Amino acid sequence: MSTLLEVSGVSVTFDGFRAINNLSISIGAAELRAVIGPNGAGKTTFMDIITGKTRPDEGRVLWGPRSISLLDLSESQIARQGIGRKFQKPTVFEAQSVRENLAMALKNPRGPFDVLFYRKSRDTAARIDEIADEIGLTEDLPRRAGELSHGQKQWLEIGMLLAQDPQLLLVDEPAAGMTPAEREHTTALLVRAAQTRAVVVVEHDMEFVRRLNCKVTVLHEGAVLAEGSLDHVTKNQDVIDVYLGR
Ligand SMILES: Nc1ncnc2c1ncn2[C@@H]1O[C@H](COP(=O)(O)OP(=O)(O)OP(=O)(O)O)[C@@H](O)[C@H]1O
Repeated sequence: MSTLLEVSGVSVTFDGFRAINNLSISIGAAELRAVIGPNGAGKTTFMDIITGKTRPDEGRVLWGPRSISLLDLSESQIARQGIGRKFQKPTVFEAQSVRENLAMALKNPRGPFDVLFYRKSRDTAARIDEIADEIGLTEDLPRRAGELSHGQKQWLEIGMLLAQDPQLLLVDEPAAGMTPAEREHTTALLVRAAQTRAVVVVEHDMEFVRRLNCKVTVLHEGAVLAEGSLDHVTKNQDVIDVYLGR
């Protein structure tokens, strides 16, 4: 699998505290990866480094086939490279319909090439239908986003990110606050999305991670403690000790 993102030897210090400590993680071009770890392990900071919100003191963050350094780019330039981020709390336009939300996301081209090849409105309508189908909200297209359930709002927001056609989607705790049925739908959605792009999911819920059935990276004290299948990492004695607080 070709590498899309290469984080190597990255460290971040906040007021003398080393939140990220010589961290190296590599993500493939069409890969689903779960990142787990106890509170304060550095999961959010890891995502902040990729999106340019936090700048590391050392290390490299290389992106794409030409190994562009993301550390030289601004947050908006990084977003335009095709990196989308879904925060925990859904932020959809509640007063607008699901269709309007998706249309707005499609109208917001992320790069110069999107402007050059700007799609006609007929194509936009077809694309909205495609995304609605992908996120399971076809029936809900005319509804106001504010009327959706918590889970549906999360899917809509994922759909709005997919509308930007990201190559890497970072998703923070997608299962939080969802019903079991909503979790199942979310699993399917993320697995499908990762067939054509990289998806990195930060998640606390082990059952959810198990269903994602993907490679897992365990972070602890800002570094990788273990990596592999969920079964592999949960058998690792260091991981057991960290989770049991020994
Ligand atoms: N801006 C900041 N200033 C000072 N310390 C920070 C800052 N951001 C994060 N930290 C510290 O860095 C460490 C890593 O934090 P981070 O939020 O990345 O962990 P996390 O794995 O996402 O935790 P959680 O699961 O609780 O969200 C923590 O000890 C946190 O207190």
